[in-house]
Amino acid sequence: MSNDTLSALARVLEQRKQAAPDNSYVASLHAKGLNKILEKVGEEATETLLAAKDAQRSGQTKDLVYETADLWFHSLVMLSHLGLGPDDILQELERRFDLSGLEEKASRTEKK
Ligand SMILES: N=c1c2ncn([C@@H]3O[C@H](COP(=O)(O)OP(=O)(O)OP(=O)(O)O)[C@@H](O)[C@H]3O)c2ncn1[C@@H]1O[C@H](COP(=O)(O)O)[C@@H](O)[C@H]1O
Repeated sequence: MSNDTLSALARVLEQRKQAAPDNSYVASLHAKGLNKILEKVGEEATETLLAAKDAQRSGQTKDLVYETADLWFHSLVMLSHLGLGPDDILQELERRFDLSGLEEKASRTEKK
């Protein structure tokens, strides 16, 4: 999933906050509230780790990809419910990546 796909999905998720719960799965989650969304995140996390163990046993990764997509999706709904989006998480990952990049550079310079 590229950053573009994440951004496009996040825009749809924002629109669904105003949609009728009968016509939209995401709107129905918002209407049920944070506890229901967290229940789904927990369910999908469990299904993802079971799929990871199965993938290790069988070498088949299709179910793991499917369950991880469900987990990412429900995590995005949780973030959206709380006024956050994928950019907030990507920024944090980029900050860590920049920090580790700088540390790597510093240790390479020290060795010279
Ligand atoms: N990416 C997804 C997506 N991934 C998973 N799901 C739904 O997440 C649910 C997965 O949970 P389960 O397998 O536990 O299914 P369930 O038994 O129906 O769920 P519960 O009754 O327990 O809540 C299913 O209903 C899937 O359809 C998704 N529903 C929507 N999207 C995206 O969100 C957008 C908005 O969706 P709507 O709000 O439905 O228009 C869509 O255009 C899609 O791009």
